Amino acid sequence: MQPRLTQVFRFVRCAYADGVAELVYAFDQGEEMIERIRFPSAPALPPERQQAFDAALKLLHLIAGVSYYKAGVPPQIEAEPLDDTTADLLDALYLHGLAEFAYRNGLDLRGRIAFPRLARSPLRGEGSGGREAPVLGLPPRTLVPIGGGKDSLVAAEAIKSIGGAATAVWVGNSPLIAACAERTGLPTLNIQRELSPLLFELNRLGAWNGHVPVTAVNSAILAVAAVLYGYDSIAFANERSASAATLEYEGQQVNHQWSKGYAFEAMLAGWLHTHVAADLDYCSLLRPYSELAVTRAFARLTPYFDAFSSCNRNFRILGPKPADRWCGQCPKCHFVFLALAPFLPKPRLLSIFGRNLLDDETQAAGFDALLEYQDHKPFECVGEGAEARAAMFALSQRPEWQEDALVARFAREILPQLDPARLALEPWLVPSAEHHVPMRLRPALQAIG
Ligand SMILES: CC(=O)N[C@H]1[C@@H](OP(=O)(O)OP(=O)(O)OC[C@H]2O[C@@H](n3ccc(=O)[nH]c3=O)[C@H](O)[C@@H]2O)O[C@H](CO)[C@@H](O)[C@@H]1O[C@H](C)C(=O)N[C@@H](C)C(=O)N[C@@H](CCC(=O)O)C(=O)O
Ligand SMILES: Nc1ncnc2c1ncn2[C@@H]1O[C@H](COP(=O)(O)OP(=O)(O)OP(=O)(O)O)[C@@H](O)[C@H]1O
Repeated sequence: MQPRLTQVFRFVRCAYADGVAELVYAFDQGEEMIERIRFPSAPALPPERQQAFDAALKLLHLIAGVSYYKAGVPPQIEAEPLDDTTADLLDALYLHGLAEFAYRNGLDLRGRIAFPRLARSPLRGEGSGGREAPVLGLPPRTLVPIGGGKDSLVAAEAIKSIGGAATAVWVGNSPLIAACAERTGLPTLNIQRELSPLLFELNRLGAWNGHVPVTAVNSAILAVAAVLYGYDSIAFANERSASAATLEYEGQQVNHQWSKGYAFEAMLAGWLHTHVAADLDYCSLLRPYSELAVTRAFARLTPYFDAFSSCNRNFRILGPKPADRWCGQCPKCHFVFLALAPFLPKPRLLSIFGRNLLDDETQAAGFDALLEYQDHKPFECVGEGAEARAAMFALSQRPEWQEDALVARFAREILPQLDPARLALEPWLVPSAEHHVPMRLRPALQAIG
């Protein structure tokens, strides 16, 4: 089958039994693509949580479909009709979460993505789905997703600092993430995710391919887990900077990190309250903080220095992984090196990376993109151009860094073109007030800022 020529993407069915969720999709009348999510040692579901579980599972089916839909982007989506709130969430996720995919493939998805909606009744308004879901009495404990990098470890330590009951949870089988989760000292939960092998076959046959909003998929998996195992909160570690677009193209913002951003967080948090449980909170504990505020907090967490990595090449399902924890070549390695540098003694930083990326002229283009100098911000989870410039400026003022090739080049070639009033580090360290952190977890914010 040539997925690019298909007409309909179908949400065929989803089911759950014995700790395994099966999510089934198809193009036209083609072969079924089945994704499986395995929840280890799954307890029997208390009957009073069944409805909430079914709603969360249905959302997972709809959200995880994005990996398969993108292979063909056919003109029609076939699914059970959705209330407006759910359809709005899905339309936004597929449009903005696939914006990078569309941009890089020269596609325009505006006007193409339309999830089917329930007919509206003007009298009862059942198309809106706006009622509050019941309170389930979920136990006061938090799922803390771990991604192997610095951000989630800052969040985990913040929750530990207030003695909050929490479990370090991760999706997939990365040994690096497992090692970080173990090191938190929290109880751990590892959920397995198997994409349909047919997707990889379609990729080989020339399907459309590109970035997907994977944080939304992980979030939906954890919403199911929260209801199944009994947790009243899911605390991601998505920083404020994640809401900033990577670039703007023909009037549309393209943000590599869209499902890590505040707009998605607000939509999903609200949806869970209205459709799953009024006492299930979804938030990001790092939302008030810039990347630089997070790296400053992480610089205090020395026990993780020999275990963590932000280099996404470690987290491929299929492709080759780097020999070292840090490939030293990708935008994540560049950014994390630069953003940690103002807050760590230089020898400490070099021992984490095993090399000095800022004294390597061959890496100039990579750092230029971070600074948004003659290029746009890379399609990766990196901070804003202005905060990268603030970090580089801080280094250019420090004797131990200013001789290094790329810091000296910055001072010589780029700095004279910048507004000196906008280069201070300190404003980036001030938390903003915008977040969804529930009252019970708010004291944890003190440990970060
Ligand atoms: C690890 C990684 O960065 N992978 C991206 C890469 O994939 P690649 O082809 O090199 O290898 P695999 O990861 O093994 O994937 C194989 C194919 O599988 C499909 N696929 C994978 C996961 C999934 O959830 N859905 C899928 O459809 C896809 O066809 C793969 O080719 O390049 C891909 C194409 O650009 C990216 O889609 C892969 O990204 C992963 C989904 C991934 O986990 N990426 C995170 C590290 C990531 O980008 N996180 C963002 C969060 C952004 C958000 O809004 O959620 C971030 O940290 O900024
Ligand atoms: N495999 C995974 N399972 C569960 N949650 C994940 C997984 N990968 C990433 N996440 C979560 O998604 C969010 C964004 O991931 P991100 O990669 O930015 O964080 P990180 O790995 O903690 O830090 P870094 O920015 O240094 O890579 C974090 O809350 C992270 O815990």
